[in-house]
Amino acid sequence: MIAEKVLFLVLDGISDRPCEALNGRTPLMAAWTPVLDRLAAEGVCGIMDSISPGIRPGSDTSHLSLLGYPPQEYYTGRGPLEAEGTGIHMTAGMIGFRCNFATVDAEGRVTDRRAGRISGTAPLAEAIRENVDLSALGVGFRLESGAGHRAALALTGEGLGDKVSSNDPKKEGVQPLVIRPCTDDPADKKTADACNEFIRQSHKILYDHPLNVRRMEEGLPPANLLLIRGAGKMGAFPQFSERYHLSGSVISAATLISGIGKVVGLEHIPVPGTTGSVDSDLDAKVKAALGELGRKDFVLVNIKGADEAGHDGKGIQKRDFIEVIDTALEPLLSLEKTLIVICADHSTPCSIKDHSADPVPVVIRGPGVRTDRNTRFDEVSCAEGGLHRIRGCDLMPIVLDLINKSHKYGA
Ligand SMILES: O=C(O)[C@@H](CO)OP(=O)(O)O
Ligand SMILES: [Mg+2]
Repeated sequence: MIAEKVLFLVLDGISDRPCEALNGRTPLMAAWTPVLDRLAAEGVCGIMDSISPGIRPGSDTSHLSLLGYPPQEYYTGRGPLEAEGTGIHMTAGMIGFRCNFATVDAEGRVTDRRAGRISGTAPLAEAIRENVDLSALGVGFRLESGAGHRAALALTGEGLGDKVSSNDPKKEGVQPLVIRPCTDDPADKKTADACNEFIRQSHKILYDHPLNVRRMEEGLPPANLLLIRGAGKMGAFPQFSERYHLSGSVISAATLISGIGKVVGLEHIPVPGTTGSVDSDLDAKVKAALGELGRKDFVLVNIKGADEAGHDGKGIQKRDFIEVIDTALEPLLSLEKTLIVICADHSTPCSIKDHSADPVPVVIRGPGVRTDRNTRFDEVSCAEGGLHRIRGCDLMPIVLDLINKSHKYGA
């Protein structure tokens, strides 16, 4: 039997390093994961460098690589991808940015890059849209909230450049940076000026916003500043259907991933109750994925919560969420004609609270797959598997071969 469909499940940042809180095991090793382990036992396993050994991937570059769009060729910045995911359609000349709703203290120092992992920021984005005015600079803008503390900004107007820095200091306890043009091109200066003005005006609006006043009364960090990064124009992406002759959908609460899916031509399927966090309704997500497999050839699903736990340095929370994921994946065991690919996009070790270049585990299970002797889905066990060590860009060719859609190289 040959698989007809592909379920491509990315467990965002699930891979880790040994955690002190878990007696030197990784969260995946420490978690009780009978479903993932059974899939590993029934499939072929390996470890994978999303981009290449030693390169620390962002979720943007890693997902592009996994989908067979080498970031070295296709990546034009995180901003435009994140913007598409929030529903901002990036047309020529627009400059996209990823934003964080963040907290600064009375001295202007960043005290939380994620404003206490705030959610429900739509009213804040709306207040900014209504009150910020960049017309004196000849610039318009669009701003949309994403999952959690995330949002996307797009600047519109004539003569805007995308070679600008970020105000995100990437750490706490210091002042946000001033956004600067990275070249002498007046277009980049225009963008940098518009960004700094946008940040200044939006800070005032956020500072007094009732939602933030209420948060402070409740002892929660207010979302009183926007950190913006990842400037870029939209690149050109060959469509998935042309590249692979597969129809596809993307299911992800994280707007970066739905944005990447959209730009390569996957249909975004929103699922109520999914949050991109550890409180997401994973049963609903799995149900939606199974529904999409009835309509489409390829379904990309991203589950984000383990990455957040890694960024927060919470090993025990990460282990516990992995067990929640495992339970939710139970319906996958009865899929027969579907090739199931499960991997991470990168490691997010709790010990460094950021992405690392450590390779991630990968399993491919489905009809026709030659299995190996590995029976556990974790970073160390999968290294013993039959796929050995592959790169993210190897994954789609392997998938296409297994579903009999790859072309012979040679005559
Ligand atoms: O969006 C996220 O989850 C992370 C990493 O991609 O970004 P940040 O560190 O700004 O929260
Ligand atoms: Mg990621």
